[in-house]
Amino acid sequence: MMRTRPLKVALLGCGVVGSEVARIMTTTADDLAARIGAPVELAGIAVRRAGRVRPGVPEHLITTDAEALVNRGDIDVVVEVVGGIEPSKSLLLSAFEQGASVVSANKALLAQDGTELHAAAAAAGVDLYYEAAVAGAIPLLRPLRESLAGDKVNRVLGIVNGTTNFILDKMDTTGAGYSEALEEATALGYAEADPTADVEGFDAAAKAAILAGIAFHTKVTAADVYREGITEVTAADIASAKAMGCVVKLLAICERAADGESVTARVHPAMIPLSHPLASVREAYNAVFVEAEAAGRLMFYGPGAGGSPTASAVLGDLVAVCRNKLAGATGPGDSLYTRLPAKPMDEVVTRYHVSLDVDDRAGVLAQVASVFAEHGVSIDTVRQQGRDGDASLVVVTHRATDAALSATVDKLRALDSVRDVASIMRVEGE
Ligand SMILES: NC(=O)c1ccc[n+]([C@@H]2O[C@H](COP(=O)([O-])OP(=O)(O)OC[C@H]3O[C@@H](n4cnc5c(N)ncnc54)[C@H](O)[C@@H]3O)[C@@H](O)[C@H]2O)c1
Ligand SMILES: N[C@@H](CCO)C(=O)O
Ligand code: NA
Repeated sequence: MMRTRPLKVALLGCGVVGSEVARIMTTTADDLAARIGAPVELAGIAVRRAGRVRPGVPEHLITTDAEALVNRGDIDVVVEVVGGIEPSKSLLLSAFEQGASVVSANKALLAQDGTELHAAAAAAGVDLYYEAAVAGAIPLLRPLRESLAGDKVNRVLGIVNGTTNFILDKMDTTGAGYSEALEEATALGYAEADPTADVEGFDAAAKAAILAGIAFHTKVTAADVYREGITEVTAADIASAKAMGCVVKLLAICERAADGESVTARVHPAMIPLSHPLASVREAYNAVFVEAEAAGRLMFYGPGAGGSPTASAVLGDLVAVCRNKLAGATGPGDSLYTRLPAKPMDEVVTRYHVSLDVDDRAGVLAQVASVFAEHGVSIDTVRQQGRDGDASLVVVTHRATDAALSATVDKLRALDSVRDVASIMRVEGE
């Protein structure tokens, strides 16, 4: 039977995502009510600046006082699509104190203070859902937390930032420049308010922390995630990847150590073979592989950014927390029972593509090869191209630890015959 008293929703933020949430809530109100078992009413929309034209957004609901909206006493659910740490964190804590459940798209906040926020939600007996925070529209956190709750996840690997995938894809396929591609991604609503979060890998690192925490049932924060962005990726790297039958992607990789005693989470550009399914992930699409002991390899794919895809995930969470409210229940919260520590990057083992500018003379190749050998880093292939007076040397290694590779590169830099270490990139997915 349908409850007639509506569930009241406070929407915090009405930008790229918030305006789409408001639009879908308004245009699909009857369907949402039928699915939930009660009408949902948009009770207020908090923004930073009033007076802007927001097509399709009811003007009378707009306020610049988010705190007053959250604390007005009759809010059942707070939807936070503001972003950033403050005032979002304080607003969420106020929502819990008021007995409201929260739906958020804020990966930066969840990756930094997720444990504290989950504890506050649990103490208040309400929900904290954030499917939109990782991989936009793709159902990923709920499958990990609920569908795979009976399995053991060992690895999560994927493309989780739409903006950087869009930029790398444009650079690779159309030869577009970096700035031009970034401008286009921003205009399409994919980039964060400050796109540094995207291009320097902070956004993907926050998502990796959230994924690792849920996948391995342990606390992982953004500070535990090794992070490199795409700002140092050059056209030469992309060309070198092509020559090897590879493509450059920004990857998030979360792994349980072979001994099961620790986890690692890292975000960095990597070369992956064209035959790998992630190589064909184009534009702002995201794709994530989850490797679980019983299930095997699962792949989640879809739009990872943009107003309407992200709003889809927010609305899905809104329906879920409303249903829980009506049932007088809460969904699954944080699960941190394994308490596995996050291991530093030094111990991660992978393959490397090292590009060097060297003197073009007898003995240099042998000298370079011996530095790799000294550090126990085995070479897979070497490609050399002579130029006027110097040569470009591209070395691809077998699997080695990050520590061994770093020591190798330090020693190479000190050689007179090595003029420059032009780039170092990991090779994944083989
Ligand atoms: N855009 C995407 O593709 C996407 C995808 C997934 C998740 N997200 C996340 O969703 C959130 C919102 O992203 P967006 O792209 O819509 O950002 P946006 O910058 O377009 O919108 C932010 C909104 O928050 C409002 N705001 C800012 N400070 C405020 C304050 N103090 N009080 C009230 N309102 C305030 C702004 O007025 C604006 O309406 C972020 O956490 C982002 O990481 C975005
Ligand atoms: N800026 C983010 C939004 C989606 O979380 C991205 O480009 O993936
Ligand atoms: Na998602």
